[in-house]
Amino acid sequence: MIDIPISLKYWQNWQNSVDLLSSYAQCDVVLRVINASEQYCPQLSSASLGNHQVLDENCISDLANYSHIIKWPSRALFGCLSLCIESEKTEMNPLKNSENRDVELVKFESLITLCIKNIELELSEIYREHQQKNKLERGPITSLENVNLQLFIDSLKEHIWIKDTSGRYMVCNQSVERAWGKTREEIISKTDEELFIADLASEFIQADFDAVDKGIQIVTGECKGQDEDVDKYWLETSKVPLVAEGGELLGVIGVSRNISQHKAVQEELELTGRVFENSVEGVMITDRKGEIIETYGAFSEITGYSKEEVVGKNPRMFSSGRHDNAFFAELWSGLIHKGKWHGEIWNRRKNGAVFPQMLTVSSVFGEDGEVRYFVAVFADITLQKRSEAELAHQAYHDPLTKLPNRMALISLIEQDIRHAEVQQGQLATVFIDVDLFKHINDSFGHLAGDKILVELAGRLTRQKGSEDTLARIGGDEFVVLLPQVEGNEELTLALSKLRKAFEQPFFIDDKEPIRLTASMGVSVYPHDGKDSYTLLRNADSAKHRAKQDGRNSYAFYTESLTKESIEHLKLQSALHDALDKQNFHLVYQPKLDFVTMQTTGFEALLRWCDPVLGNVSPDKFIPIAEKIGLINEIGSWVLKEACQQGVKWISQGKTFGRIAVNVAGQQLQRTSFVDEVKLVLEETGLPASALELEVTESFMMSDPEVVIRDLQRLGEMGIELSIDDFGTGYSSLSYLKKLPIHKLKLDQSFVKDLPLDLNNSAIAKAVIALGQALNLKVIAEGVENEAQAAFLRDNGCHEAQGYLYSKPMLPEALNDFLIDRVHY
Ligand SMILES: Nc1nc2c(ncn2[C@@H]2O[C@@H]3COP(=O)(O)O[C@H]4[C@@H](O)[C@H](n5cnc6c(=O)[nH]c(N)nc65)O[C@@H]4COP(=O)(O)O[C@H]3[C@H]2O)c(=O)[nH]1
Repeated sequence: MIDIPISLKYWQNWQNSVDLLSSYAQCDVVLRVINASEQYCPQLSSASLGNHQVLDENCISDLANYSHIIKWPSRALFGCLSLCIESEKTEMNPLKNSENRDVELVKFESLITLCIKNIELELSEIYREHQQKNKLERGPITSLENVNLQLFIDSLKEHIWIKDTSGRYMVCNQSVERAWGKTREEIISKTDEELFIADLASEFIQADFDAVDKGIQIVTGECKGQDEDVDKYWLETSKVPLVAEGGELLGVIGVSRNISQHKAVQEELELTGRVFENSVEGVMITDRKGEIIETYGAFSEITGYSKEEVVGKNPRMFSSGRHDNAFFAELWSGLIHKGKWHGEIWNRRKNGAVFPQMLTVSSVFGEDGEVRYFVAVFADITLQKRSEAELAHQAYHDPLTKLPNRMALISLIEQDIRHAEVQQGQLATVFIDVDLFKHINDSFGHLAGDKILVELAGRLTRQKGSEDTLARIGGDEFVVLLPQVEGNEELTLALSKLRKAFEQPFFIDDKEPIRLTASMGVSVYPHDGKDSYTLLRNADSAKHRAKQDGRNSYAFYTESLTKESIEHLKLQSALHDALDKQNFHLVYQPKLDFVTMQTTGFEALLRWCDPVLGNVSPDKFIPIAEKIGLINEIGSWVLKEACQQGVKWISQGKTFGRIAVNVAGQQLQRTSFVDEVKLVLEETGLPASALELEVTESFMMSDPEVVIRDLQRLGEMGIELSIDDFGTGYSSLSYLKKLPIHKLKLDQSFVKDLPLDLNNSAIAKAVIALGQALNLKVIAEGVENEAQAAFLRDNGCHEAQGYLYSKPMLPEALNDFLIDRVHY
């Protein structure tokens, strides 16, 4: 746009001319202006000036097709007058309707020409005024005597030339001569057609016209340099009309400069852009504040967000929440100190899915050394992670049974050893080897062998404890790792469960059932080894011993343990038979009132007399019965038996207070327990007022809320409830108050050595005081001598039970403690 302001005065003049034309021809006339300074442009006040239009620069080529073109004195286009003869006013349009239409048209044409001439004259005036003003403002032009135009342009690297209005070269500098490979004489006075091939020449000439039309400097385009001695380079040519002081065109000036470097950078940028765009990785660029400004490549594919959705936002929007502050602190520290961070990060897609990325963030620094941008390039590594996990699984698992393999087992043992070391606990490894498994493979083939191993793996998995690990470490060799073992008993129990895996026969297709047995070897940390290797080796050697002992058995690495364990096992299996074989019976121990020395009741105590093992103490077999799940069955038998005894005494006309039955924690845990007691009372006919249940303190406190609910129901039935072994657990006083109990049973360990043992005396006194405070009776168990009895009685204990009065006895031997009933 020619930057010469046109004052309002001129616009108004032109408007008048346009209006005149319009009313003469009765048609629309519009002055379209393309090339003038926007200062005072009618567009700004179009309401008052009316029919002017300022067109977009792009219309310049269209404008050239108009016949009524208006030009600046330099021949640059100013605009045109456009007429619309076909407009609404057609009826009155003399150009259309007049009989002398041709004459009218000629007249009108000359009017237009006049108008255009007038405008062009005024444009020359405007141009001159402007130049004058410019000259005044710029002051006198300096002229250097020794520096002429040729010298000046020869000193420049750019190619510089001037063509006159007929397109002949008037001036050129040395760079042009060098570049074109011609002397000045060969160039001056020549046209482009004479110097260049036709296509190139017409391109150059057209560009000259463009510069003239626009009246300003234009960039014509880029072309390859022609120097023969220089490698390929790029030139950018600018052209500007050379205008005399008066405004008339003198020619065109051309300047070409080498833009190879700029071009190379541009190409590089384009290439980078294309690489980014086609990248399978996502690219995200943020400014220094972390605001996203650009995305490329697979960004949208990976994140699910379009570029528009993220620009202007902070990358925090992708946060998965899986990383803590320390993670991001490290990322930023890497970016600030090293300019780069590379690593794995979990981010969130638009659909909410969290996924792993391999991310590289780089800082881009400006010339001032300050960070200007951050470029993040990331790849979705979900698939890679998955295959890594699969590989890791394969490396640590047996492909046939999918169980952990030797490598996994060793690392688990090491891990559990560290834990056991801290906890000062024990762990065990059980080596299981299928007896004569080779025969299966030899007789039925390896496929059948594999099938059995898979079946066995499933069975062993079902038999092992939930915290235990089963691994397959060789052909027919399995190992069970028990991470927490409290004692030999527990271990024996675990072994007998594992052996159950072999109880049922195995089937291969529909063939004959196959019976299998296994030899097992056990080693225990820390006793039999302090590392995984030693533990496994010793479990293996124990297994060999079991095999030598005739297979289908097990052995501990420490031989004494084997013996002990075998005894446990025998005890367990005998206990299973005891109920069926009627090897249990009850004995009763009287409880006496300390003041009256009258019998207040009997405690029923279970006795087990095994034909082989002899008498086994309840202290030994009750815990085992609890562990192997027999206690409920045994407890029900005791309850029924004791109630029947009570009914028998009643029917014999005896009074005995209440029969107290011990209830194990496991029994009370069953939801059906209260109903079961009710049923036994109904079936036997014992009144609830003749029954007492003793529950241990530790169980009462295990789940007080549930216990309270059940005990309440029992209490409501009329059954008395007492807390056994009181003082050995950790009773919460607040719960104790809420429990519907009637009696505290002071544990015999506190009665022992009374009154000499000061600690026990203090505890006994405290329990008695507590009972009194809570309105509960207190009974002391294990009273063996008069001194104990005197102490307890003197301190307010209500009842006593112990060898001093009677050992637990068969019912027939208790006549002395039964009172003949008058009325029950
Ligand atoms: N040293 C000494 N001991 C005395 C004295 N007076 C009584 N004893 C013993 O003290 C134990 C009291 O029973 P407990 O504390 O309920 O302790 C019982 C109870 O917890 C459990 N138990 C016995 N029978 C059953 C039963 O039928 N069911 C349940 N769940 N547990 C039972 O076995 C434990 C041991 O029972 P027992 O061997 O019969 O041992 C009985 C009894 O014989 C004495 O003056 N000196």
